[in-house]
Amino acid sequence: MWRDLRRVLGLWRAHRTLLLLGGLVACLAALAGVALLALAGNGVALGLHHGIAAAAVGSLFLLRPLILLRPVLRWSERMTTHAATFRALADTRVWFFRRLADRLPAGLGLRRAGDLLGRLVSDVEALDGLYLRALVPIAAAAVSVVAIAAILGWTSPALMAVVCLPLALALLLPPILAPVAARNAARVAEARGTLRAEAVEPLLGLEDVLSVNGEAAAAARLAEAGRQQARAERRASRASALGGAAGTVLTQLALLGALAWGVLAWGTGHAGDTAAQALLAVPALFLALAAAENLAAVPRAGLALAGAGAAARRLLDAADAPVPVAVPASPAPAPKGHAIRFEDVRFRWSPERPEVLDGLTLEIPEGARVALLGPSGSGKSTVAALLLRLADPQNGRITVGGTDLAAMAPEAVRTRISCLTQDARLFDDTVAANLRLADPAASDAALWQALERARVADLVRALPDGLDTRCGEGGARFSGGQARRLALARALLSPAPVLILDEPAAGLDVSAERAFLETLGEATAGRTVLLIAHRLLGVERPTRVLRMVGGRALPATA
Ligand SMILES: Nc1ncnc2c1ncn2[C@@H]1O[C@H](COP(=O)(O)OP(=O)(O)OP(=O)(O)O)[C@@H](O)[C@H]1O
Repeated sequence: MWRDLRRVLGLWRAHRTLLLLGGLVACLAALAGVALLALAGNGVALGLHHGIAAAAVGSLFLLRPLILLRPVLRWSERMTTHAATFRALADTRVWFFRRLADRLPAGLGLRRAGDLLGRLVSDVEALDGLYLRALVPIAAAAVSVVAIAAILGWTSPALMAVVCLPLALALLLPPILAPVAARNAARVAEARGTLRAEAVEPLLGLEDVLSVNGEAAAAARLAEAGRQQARAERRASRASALGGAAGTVLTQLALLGALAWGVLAWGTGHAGDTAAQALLAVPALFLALAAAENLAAVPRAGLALAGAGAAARRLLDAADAPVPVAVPASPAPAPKGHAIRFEDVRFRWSPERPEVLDGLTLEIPEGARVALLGPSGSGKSTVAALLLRLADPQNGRITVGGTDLAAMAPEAVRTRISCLTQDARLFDDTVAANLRLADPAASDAALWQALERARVADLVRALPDGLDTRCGEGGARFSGGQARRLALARALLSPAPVLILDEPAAGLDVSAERAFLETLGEATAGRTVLLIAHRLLGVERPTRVLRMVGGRALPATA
């Protein structure tokens, strides 16, 4: 847990000044509280001993500026610590997103979308506990205990020991509670992830769930996940309540210690000395009250530490997954041409999965339109995935313009090779924003040109907000054929000279499929095209037709 939390703090290095400033202001606010109650206690003791005038001249006079300063410090603490946390968490979210993007290019694999969403949102948020609810309150409490010890030690070391010993024990609660709390927090985080996955997945595939009357089963799984989460939360709050109670007992022991010390001093002191000694207990009582306020958050800090530790583990667990493709330390210079060659490529998705490509050799000259056919599962999309460098072959090599893809950065590969699939997704954003994914700097004129080439410009022109019309979740505003054309327009905006079309018209009715393929033929003229399909309709005009058989690409006539 500690190592994970140290790594998280390392991620926040860029904000260390603000984070330290927040901690410093919190400590000053805690010290102001101690000073306020020390002066108040001293004033009361002076008043009791020498009369109200002495109290007013002595301590009570100094109280006024402190009374004004304290809320200002508390306000500044809030503002600084929260600003620091929000910035640190925003960075963590982007860092985690990038790590996922590097590790999941070939899809989620065995991970669940809802669970990853949970890690990206809830677990990152839980990290705020590390700073806001653990480090800052512990630092403020520790500083105030040291100040109280210094004040009391100056007047009476015995009184200091009686008051500060329970306070020091209260400060040890976070590391004592953290290991138990860490186990509880890990269970809670796991249960929340499962609950989120059980809620998100049926909603993402709601049509399929409803079409087989699966909502009752999905709801039952959701309810069970909810029960598991409640159980984990109950266990964690029991531990939290115990920690809180232990903290309260210890701060009250400090209070009782000061009181007992005063009573004993009164009972056992000698003549004139007695009252002065006993009155020392008054500021000590006030200081114990100040400590109670500053230490109130400390038991919960142990739980916050544990919660942040569990969240950090879940984040790092996903973020440290091995990268599927190695990025070369010094990438090869950009290739001049873009002819593609597969040379005796062997590939399986993981060691335990069967081989998909078994010595594939394939050439796609510049400007060619190669159709790659084959039954389901024969490895056609795997060829596309390797070309996009979503995965690397175990044997053999793939070159573009004579340069091995393995020597190129994945982003450099994707500026040369782009892909349009049957699953090409429109995001719930404007038409323009969806298109600009392929070229963020594209002008409106370039967008319209791409839309014209994809034969969907008239449709967009007729929309109430034109390019600014929102597409809806998954492009729900458009029919399948329209969405496919918008996705084609996006692919056309990419400057990549090589375009992979992976069953781009699958799922459309026969006439829409034919019309779309005709559009594709015209729109992709001048580019090198690899068309992946189960069959040809006769409108594709390929220069070469190959068929995947046993992990190899053979001429279609063979
Ligand atoms: N991202 C992936 N992770 C793990 N295995 C995968 C992945 N993509 C494909 N596979 C596996 O590789 C094998 C070949 O699948 P692939 O999608 O390449 O075939 P295909 O010919 O394109 O099939 P279809 O025509 O049905 O799309 C299958 O066993 C599939 O389960």
